Amino acid sequence: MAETTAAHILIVEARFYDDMADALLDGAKHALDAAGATYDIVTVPGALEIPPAIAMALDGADEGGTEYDGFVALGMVIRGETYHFDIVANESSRAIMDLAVSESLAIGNGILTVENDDQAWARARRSEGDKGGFAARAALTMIELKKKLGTEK
Ligand SMILES: Nc1c(NC[C@H](O)[C@H](O)[C@H](O)CO)[nH]c(=O)[nH]c1=O
Ligand SMILES: CC(=O)[C@@H](O)COP(=O)(O)O
Repeated sequence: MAETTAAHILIVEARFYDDMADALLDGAKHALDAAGATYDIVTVPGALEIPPAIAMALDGADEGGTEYDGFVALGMVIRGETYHFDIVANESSRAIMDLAVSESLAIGNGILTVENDDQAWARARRSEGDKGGFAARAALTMIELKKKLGTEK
């Protein structure tokens, strides 16, 4: 029986809120460790920088750099006083979706878009919403689906 190789994942985390980023990363790492996946972690300033970081990783792979089976995007976007929330929330998610579809990428999107800190913490902590873990498991699921669909060509 062919041995399946462990998935190799790139976690791209936005550390706009350090403490919440820690919680999301804890959940994602816990899920990936439980699945036996390996991963690298890169950090960007905010959610808007996550899609370009994934694109840079793809370019790096094309140039002989690390090939990733999938990606986990982690971030927290909390509404403030201005329209900027909508830009950050909508553009980061749209760019991730565009990358996933155009490049057939397995991306788990753990960029939370919330109204306030209470909503943020209720979803970031592994002991509560565990959205970091959910995003990691979503990436792993899509990696397996890609393999399945790829072998069934
Ligand atoms: N307000 C939040 C941001 N804003 C920063 C942007 O994501 C970006 O880093 C900046 O516009 C420079 O290009 N980012 C978050 O991740 N979360 C926020 O609540
Ligand atoms: C999501 C954001 O960009 C937000 O943190 C910005 O806050 P504000 O709209 O009050 O400048």
